[in-house]
Amino acid sequence: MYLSVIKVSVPVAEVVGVEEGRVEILPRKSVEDTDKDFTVFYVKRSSSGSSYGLLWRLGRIQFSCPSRVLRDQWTKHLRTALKTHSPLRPNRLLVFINPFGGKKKGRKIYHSLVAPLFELAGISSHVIVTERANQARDHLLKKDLKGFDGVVCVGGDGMFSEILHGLIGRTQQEAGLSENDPTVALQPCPLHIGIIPAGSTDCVCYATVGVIDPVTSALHIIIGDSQPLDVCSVHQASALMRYSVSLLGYGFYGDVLAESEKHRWMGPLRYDYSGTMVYLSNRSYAGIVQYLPADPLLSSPRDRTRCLSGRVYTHVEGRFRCVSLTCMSSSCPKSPLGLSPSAHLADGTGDLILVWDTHPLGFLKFLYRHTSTQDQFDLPFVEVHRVKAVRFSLPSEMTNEQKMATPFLCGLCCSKVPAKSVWNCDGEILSSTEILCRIHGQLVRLYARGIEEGAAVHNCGKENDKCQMGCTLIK
Ligand SMILES: CCCCCCCCCCCCC/C=C/[C@@H](O)[C@H](COP(=O)(O)O)NC(=O)CCCCCCCCCCCCCCC
Ligand SMILES: Nc1ncnc2c1ncn2[C@@H]1O[C@H](COP(=O)(O)OP(=O)(O)O)[C@@H](O)[C@H]1O
Ligand SMILES: [Ca+2]
Repeated sequence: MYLSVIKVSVPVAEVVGVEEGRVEILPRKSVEDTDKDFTVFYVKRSSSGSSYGLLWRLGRIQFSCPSRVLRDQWTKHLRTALKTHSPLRPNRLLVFINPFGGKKKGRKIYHSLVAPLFELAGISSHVIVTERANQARDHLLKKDLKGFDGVVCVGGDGMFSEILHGLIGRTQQEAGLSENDPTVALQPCPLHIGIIPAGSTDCVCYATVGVIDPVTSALHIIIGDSQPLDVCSVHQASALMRYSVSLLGYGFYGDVLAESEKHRWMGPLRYDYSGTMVYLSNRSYAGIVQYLPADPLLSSPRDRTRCLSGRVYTHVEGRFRCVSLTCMSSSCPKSPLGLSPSAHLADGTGDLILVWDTHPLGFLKFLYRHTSTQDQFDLPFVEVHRVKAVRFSLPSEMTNEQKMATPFLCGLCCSKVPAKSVWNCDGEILSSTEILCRIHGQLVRLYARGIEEGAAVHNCGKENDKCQMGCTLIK
């Protein structure tokens, strides 16, 4: 169903709201209440310039009817059409704002750019500005969530991760499932998650919307877009450690995170500074990686190791610059195509990237290729595998003392190289090195729609054909 006005054609699914009178909301709400007019607000697209997704803005069209009765019929029918066409449009949202994320602008971003749009769309929201880390997670685990259609996260990937843990945990509690058991099929979360980007990396937002823009994200929430997302559960022995959606990285990315924690005051720049320091410290680490390929045809009947589901793990061992696992492309402004450009958001698999030890210039080439469209996997020391599960362990010849020791980093000044690194799990350091990871297909749903086709080429091979699994598009 389309609403056609001279040259503008708007799908009803993209109408934001309908108001009586001649209404403006930006810069301030003003209503000229003439009784034959009404105003329709809708999603207007514009090119985002540097990013590869499309920016969404609030469009506005005013209509004049011959009579008030006709005007009232129009507004009534349009409002009904919005509900029937988009059943996932939220009525009530629970909003968490991290006031300290990114450049510390979360509160301002929400109140000046997002709240007026929610109000216009008739969405009521309960807003909580967090006072401590993990408050949002604990709230979602314990408090009454009745009446909410979705949860909005105003912050970065760390804040998103809190919400993810709260919602997944709550859903499993209510379903009577154990999150600790890596063989359990977890229950998908009933509430949608919306992300208003206000963090440092904002990778989950970038990879699912295509731009880092609070207004675009707010409009995706309002019209009830729905994008499922794979989630990786990370276990140690038989206990759940954390969930991950973007980057689970050992070696380089673990060291960068550990180093960056000391420089939080730098804000988002801390990652560039720490990245440079860690790159210059030129480290590699010994490890054993076992993985379960996503395609069962790739496994061999003569392999020795058996996985949780009876299928076979592939075993590799050696020294690595980094070992990374990502459930999606993990594109972000630093790396517009991401860690694994053709990974799918919701296909139930992850991409395992193994970067073997190499000379410093080779590793720099690998890193640098993340910033362009050059293939970072087309290097002799890099392997990538599409997987369902991964196990990481330390070689048995490492002494127990080496295995237990906490790795420490001090940039360039220290000559003592630690024997092991740490795992970076979506921006959190894991307390254990030996882990088992499993990908759960479509465990959560976001208010997003993947990257939209613009003048775009599909990077999983097809041109101008939207992939049902939500992969990314490149120009
Ligand atoms: C030479 C240029 C190299 C650019 C390499 C870019 C690789 C970027 C891959 C980024 C993947 C991001 C995955 C997302 C992770 C986030 O969950 C997570 C948490 O985010 P939050 O703080 O917003 O909550 N973010 C992170 O863990 C940050 C990882 C960032 C790594 C960036 C490293 C920059 C490296 C610069 C190296 C420069 C070497 C120069 C040598 C002369
Ligand atoms: N009120 C708060 N005080 C301190 N930390 C918080 C608060 N609210 C959330 N956090 C934590 O801050 C961390 C970083 O938040 P995030 O919004 O991802 O910003 P950034 O992208 O800059 O790291 C998250 O791990 C989250 O748990
Ligand atoms: Ca995936």
